[in-house]
Amino acid sequence: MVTITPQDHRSGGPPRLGVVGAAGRLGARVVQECDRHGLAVVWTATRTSWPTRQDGDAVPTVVVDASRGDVLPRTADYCRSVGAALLVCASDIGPAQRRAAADLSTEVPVVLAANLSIVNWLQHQLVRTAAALSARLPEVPETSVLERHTTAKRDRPSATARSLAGVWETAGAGRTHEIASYRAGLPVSEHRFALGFAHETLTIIHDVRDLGPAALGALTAATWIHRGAPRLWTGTELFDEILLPDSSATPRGSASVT
Ligand SMILES: NC(=O)C1=CN([C@@H]2O[C@H](COP(=O)(O)OP(=O)(O)OC[C@H]3O[C@@H](n4cnc5c(N)ncnc54)[C@H](OP(=O)(O)O)[C@@H]3O)[C@@H](O)[C@H]2O)C=CC1
Ligand SMILES: O=C(O)C1=N[C@H](C(=O)O)C[C@H](O)C1
Repeated sequence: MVTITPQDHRSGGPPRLGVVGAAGRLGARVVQECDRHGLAVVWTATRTSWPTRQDGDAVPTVVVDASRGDVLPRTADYCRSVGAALLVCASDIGPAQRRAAADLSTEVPVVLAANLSIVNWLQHQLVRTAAALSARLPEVPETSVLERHTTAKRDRPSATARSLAGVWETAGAGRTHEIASYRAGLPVSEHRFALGFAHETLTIIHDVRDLGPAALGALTAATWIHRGAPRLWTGTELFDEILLPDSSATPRGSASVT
């Protein structure tokens, strides 16, 4: 079993974190989780405060951007100026932001993480497996995604819903028929991936009630990419690397999130 706890798996000292959007729901939770795990947060940025001092231990080795998509180019410039890796949490990432992330990833590791919960990674694996097996079934299922978030969420459909549909399509199982969203109810989110057959439906549901799992996933991803080689990752690819021992030749330590 792989135990997951945020810890450094490379030489060169522990990570020093920067957090953009540190006053927001996810950003504040990431800072709190760092405190709980003894990880240093040496730099934080909010809409009204973006410190530019850059010396010694006050310089982060990895920045977690938990703000919003249109902030990403500024965060990327900051990461470039200090040589920090970047973990992007925001869900409203468009082509311009993707380009900024891709450009930066030629210099440092960059992760575009639609959903940082490890259990959501498991949901992606289940959808991928269902897609791979669907060609062997007597009928091809018609798939759909229903996602719910609180009224505070600005964008729709969620990045996770689009990513689940992407996994189905990339596996060659066809297009997802519809992605539907609604905004109501308790924190945090539900993602229902449904496979509809003629007289039955199989639904793979991920129901999340707290931002703790996402914050913990952020710490795990951040500690993993800290001082890594330049590369652009999706969150799913990074968790594949951490959790599936045979998926690549990269040596790994005990990846950690407890
Ligand atoms: N990948 C994942 O697992 C998860 C991703 N998310 C995504 O993360 C993002 C943030 O979500 P959430 O925390 O709920 O949203 P919030 O609105 O609570 O937090 C965003 C924060 O970023 C701040 N901000 C805005 N502009 C800037 C700027 N230029 N510089 C620094 N900070 C800035 C906002 O300030 P102000 O309020 O003043 O605008 C706010 O404090 C969303 O895109 C959400 O979908 C959320 C949860 C999990
Ligand atoms: O609360 C949010 O906002 C979240 N957004 C992400 C998304 O758009 O997929 C991940 C998670 O659903 C929480």
